[in-house]
Amino acid sequence: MASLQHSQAIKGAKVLMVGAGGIGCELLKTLALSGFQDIHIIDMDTIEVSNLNRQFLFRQSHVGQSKAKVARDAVLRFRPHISITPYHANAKDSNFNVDFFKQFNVVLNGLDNLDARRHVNRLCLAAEVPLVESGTTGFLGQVTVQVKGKTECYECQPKPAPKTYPVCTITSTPSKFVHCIVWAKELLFAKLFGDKNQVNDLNVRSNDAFSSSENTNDVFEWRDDEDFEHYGRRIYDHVFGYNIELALSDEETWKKRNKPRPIYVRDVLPDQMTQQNGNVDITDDLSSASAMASLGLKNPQDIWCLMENTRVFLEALKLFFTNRKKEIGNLSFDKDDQLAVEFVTAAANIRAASFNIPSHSLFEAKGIAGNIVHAVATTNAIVAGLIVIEAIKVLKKDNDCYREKLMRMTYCLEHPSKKMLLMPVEPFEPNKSCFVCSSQTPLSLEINTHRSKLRDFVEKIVKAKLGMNSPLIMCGSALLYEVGDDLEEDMIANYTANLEKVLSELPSPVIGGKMLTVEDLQQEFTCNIYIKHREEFDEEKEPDGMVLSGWTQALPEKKDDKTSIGNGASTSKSLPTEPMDAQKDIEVKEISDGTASPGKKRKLPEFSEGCTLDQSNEADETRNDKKIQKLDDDDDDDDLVMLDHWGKDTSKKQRLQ
Ligand SMILES: Nc1ncnc2c1ncn2[C@@H]1O[C@H](COP(=O)(O)OP(=O)(O)OP(=O)(O)O)[C@@H](O)[C@H]1O
Ligand SMILES: [Zn+2]
Repeated sequence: MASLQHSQAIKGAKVLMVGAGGIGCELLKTLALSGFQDIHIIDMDTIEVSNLNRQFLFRQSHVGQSKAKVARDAVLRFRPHISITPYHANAKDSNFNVDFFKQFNVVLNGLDNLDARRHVNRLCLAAEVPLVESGTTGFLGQVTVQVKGKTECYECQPKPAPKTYPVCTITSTPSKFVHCIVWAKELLFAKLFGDKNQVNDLNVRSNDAFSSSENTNDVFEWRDDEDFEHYGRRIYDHVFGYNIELALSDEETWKKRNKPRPIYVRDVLPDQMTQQNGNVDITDDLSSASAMASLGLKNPQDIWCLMENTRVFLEALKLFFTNRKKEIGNLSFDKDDQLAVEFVTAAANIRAASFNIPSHSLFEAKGIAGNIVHAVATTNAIVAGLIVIEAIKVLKKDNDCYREKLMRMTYCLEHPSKKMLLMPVEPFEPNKSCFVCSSQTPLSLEINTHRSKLRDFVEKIVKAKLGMNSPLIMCGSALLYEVGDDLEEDMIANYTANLEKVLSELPSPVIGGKMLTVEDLQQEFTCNIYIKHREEFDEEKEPDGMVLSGWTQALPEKKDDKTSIGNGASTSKSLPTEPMDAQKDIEVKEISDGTASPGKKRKLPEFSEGCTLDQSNEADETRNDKKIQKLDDDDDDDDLVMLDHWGKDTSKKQRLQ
């Protein structure tokens, strides 16, 4: 029963929840039932059909409405007198700044991606508000408390890099369906609908191939006034026909492999059908947003034949160009974008047919492309309960939970292990070399200062690696780049010009030996980067053409994968192995992360006393691995599963091979 102290802490607390998805809905209910009275929720999403059977607060009639608002309304029905404030917005929006965060006593994350988690972590550090971080993936879950200066922050420990694949496997020799999916979404989709300036391995191929066949710069360019049917067929024939023929000419490659077969539209669709593919007159919303709807294909679990895949491919491409033209050039694959999923499914299946790989349904392809492992409601409910327990501990002011070491990081296991379904351990102390919470730590960057542009540095390092949204970059006292709503036009022009300059030719040259200061004003986060000029980089191992050191992302998990194309970003902490010795210390190992801190030990909590503790770490590790692999799909030797409850597309387990 709650003590007076408990209920005072709960009643007086102002709580911010970020994310109203699987964990968030459970959390809101548990907070309300535990007596919390002032809850704010940020979620940027609207409810989709796919949320309905997993998020118990949502009903069919809510589809299309804000998750945060619907969750609020549902909970107010049984707790009408409490205050719940919903924000249908991205937590990264500039109005959610440090001052906004400062008004809360505790922040609770129910997020599903690394970017947002890093952002909230930084705001909580800057605002000095405790953060309870969480994640679930299938039956597995984890809850951690993060308090500035007392415990590690979200970025103190390395996160495993996303699973990636050798470029040549993706571009030339796919052997599994996931290779075709990665090709379809990371290369073809990105090439057709994404940023044209991005380096893309299809570039090389298309240009090489095309320069020998036609004299145009880029086969992927839509030519003015070209009919979209014609454009679609041209792309199809190029990537599934011509490029495969070109690949076949390299006989060495196919000596020990099955040869792929080139596929041209004319071999699959009779002419007349190509002309009449889809609804000629697109009027209703559904058929303009979905190639399947337009073609009358209803069941996402059906496996389409080659002709159907071809029709979906052409129709989806046409729909993008007719209905979503404005987005073209800025799109990146999103598992919740129906048309994108249809396009990627069809493209992956056609490529699979070429390489004699079995086809998959849209439902399966979406799961693979989006790294989806369906959430288990019970795990979310358990994790939500644990979040509330930790929140109450940090809120109890008189009872110094830091001094008394009451905080716990708790793992929720799939099978009771040593009679424990939940494994609580003491949180780590802050990592003194964390570049986020220990601001003194400078980073260093090896880069070719004569070749790399400021744009490369901003995209690949500042945004992708350092997770900054609104960066400001300085070299000494010279301002090189800045983002903001209130910039004068000439400043914008100046910064835009700087982006296209190589580092050594900037107004204040960035050369070896210089120190750059990079700051995100919203996150109130600054770091210094020491520049080292380096002439050459290994294209396979260092595809960015620059190497940042001193930060905490782990290496890709497999040594022999000389890889650089991934199936979506994701990172994770993963489950620990089990208690290690009778001293009640356990070692937490990262299953998929070679750079975890193996020496660190965490104390088991008091209530585990009496458990028989296993001496053998190895046996348990094997068991954990087995358990995880059991969840994996079909195949084979080089499969590797990564737990992804901290990364993008989370509340999911990665199903990567
Ligand atoms: N930057 C962000 N700002 C606000 N909300 C975010 C942000 N990033 C993610 N979210 C929200 O976090 C929630 C995560 O919930 P969850 O992992 O259950 O995903 P979901 O999309 O609800 O479920 P599923 O993918 O399983 O259908 C989502 O509702 C998502 O909209
Ligand atoms: Zn840290």
